[in-house]
Amino acid sequence: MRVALIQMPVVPDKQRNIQTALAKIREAADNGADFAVLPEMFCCPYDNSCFRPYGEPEGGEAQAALSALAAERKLYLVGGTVPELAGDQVYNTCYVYGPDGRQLARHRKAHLFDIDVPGGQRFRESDTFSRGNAVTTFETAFGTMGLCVCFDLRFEELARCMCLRGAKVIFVPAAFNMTTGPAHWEILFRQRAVDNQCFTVGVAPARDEAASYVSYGNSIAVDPWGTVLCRAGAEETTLYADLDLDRLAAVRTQLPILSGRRTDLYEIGER
Ligand SMILES: O=C(O)CCC(=O)C(=O)O
Repeated sequence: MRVALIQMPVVPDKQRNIQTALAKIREAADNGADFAVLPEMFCCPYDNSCFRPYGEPEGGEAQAALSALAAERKLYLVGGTVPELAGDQVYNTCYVYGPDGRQLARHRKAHLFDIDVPGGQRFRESDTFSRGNAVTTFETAFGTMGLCVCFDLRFEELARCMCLRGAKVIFVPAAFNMTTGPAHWEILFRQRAVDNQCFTVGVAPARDEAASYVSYGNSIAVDPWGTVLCRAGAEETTLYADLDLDRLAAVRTQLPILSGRRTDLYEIGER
């Protein structure tokens, strides 16, 4: 299963971003990708002042363009995220399309990114966004896949829920920053992969030092053993990861973690 990780630049012009994404997805299809993955907020600057004006309702122009291209090039498309306008609410939403262009999944970011690191990154997504309320998995010809958005990956229970539903790969459109990226990005992708003995794939925008929020970049794919299969730097690039899905069963047999859980001893939930 070949996955294209499209680490694209995001500029203030929404149309230009959509055209960039389409061109890079076409190139990925030409290079044999079964899945193409875009970054979080691929057509909108990551800034609270932009989310509503760049937003669109379900089926909006960015989504229509992605769905049509998935059908034209017959690949799975994990369409980064867009600000989704739904009544008065705005969500940070990822749509996934199948090779016939049909929408296979919609994940509204469930954990909002509200952080304040003194001397480092501050951001309050909850100033604009509402939270999604679902664990998201979807079915493909390659099996069940999992989906979450950026900060969601920090919550191990969410990844565990996806994998207990059978997710082989967790796709994560994301945009870490220059405070938490160097500290936690790779660890989190490796940690979730090792915990759940699954693949993890994270795709971020290319770094723009002039942006109000500076993306760490470093798009990454990790296998169920925790090995980094590929990792970008800050630059605009498309990486290709060839995922050998048989590795899941092999690693799970060699190291019986999921099957060895003592669910009789622990219970997840508030006391
Ligand atoms: O978890 C982090 O450190 C970064 C998260 C983030 O940038 C986001 O959720 O958009």
